[in-house]
Amino acid sequence: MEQYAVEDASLTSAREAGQRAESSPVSASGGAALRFLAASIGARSVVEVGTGCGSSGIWLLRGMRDESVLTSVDIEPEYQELARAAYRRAGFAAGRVRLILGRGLHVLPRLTDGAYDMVFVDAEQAAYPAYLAEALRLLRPGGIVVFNNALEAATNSDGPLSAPDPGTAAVREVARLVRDDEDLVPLLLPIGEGLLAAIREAPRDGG
Ligand SMILES: C[S@@+](CC[C@H](N)C(=O)[O-])C[C@H]1O[C@@H](n2cnc3c(N)ncnc32)[C@H](O)[C@@H]1O
Repeated sequence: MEQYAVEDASLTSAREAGQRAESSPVSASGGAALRFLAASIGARSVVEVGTGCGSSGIWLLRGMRDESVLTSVDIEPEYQELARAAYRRAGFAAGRVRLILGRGLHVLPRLTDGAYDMVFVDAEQAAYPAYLAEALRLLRPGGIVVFNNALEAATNSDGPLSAPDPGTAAVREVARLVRDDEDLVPLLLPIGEGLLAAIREAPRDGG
């Protein structure tokens, strides 16, 4: 599957920078899925938690409309500087990305309700349920929330945890919340480390 999603030179360079910095860049297949999802809804406004060195951001921007803006949050200024360089190398004007330094759960509450088409969470797994609540507030009806690194926890959600692991427990919890919420259309994509996605449904007309 990795061979099918092709990286060009800018993506390879961003991923290699991320691997050197140990920021766990998204895989090519995971990135291609993010691009697909952003393109499928004509995304103009996307929030990302976990900028890293820019890999997922490039994939998202390639799926988003022209003139759209990616807002990306990370706690590491060095990573964000590498990401800024990666976006530039990939041909995106500086105005296409708003980089915010800080913890996602401190930054997201300051963003506008219902103003975003897509929220991608790729950081702080132990807080995934809190990020879901924030994402549902930020998304417009028809918008998509996506959590990375969900595969193992979401597919093994009933078994015992082998060790106390708040990250795995939280991913299981968010997988359950997404599946049980009648206002969400859930999907677990077994791609890369696993993408747990959900569409926030538009309210239906009565009847
Ligand atoms: C898996 S990496 C993100 C990789 C990135 N999406 C990519 O494809 O290159 C996780 C990132 O989250 C950042 N991070 C960790 N805790 C965070 C938090 N509470 N809020 C925002 N970013 C955080 C780390 O500094 C790291 O860059």
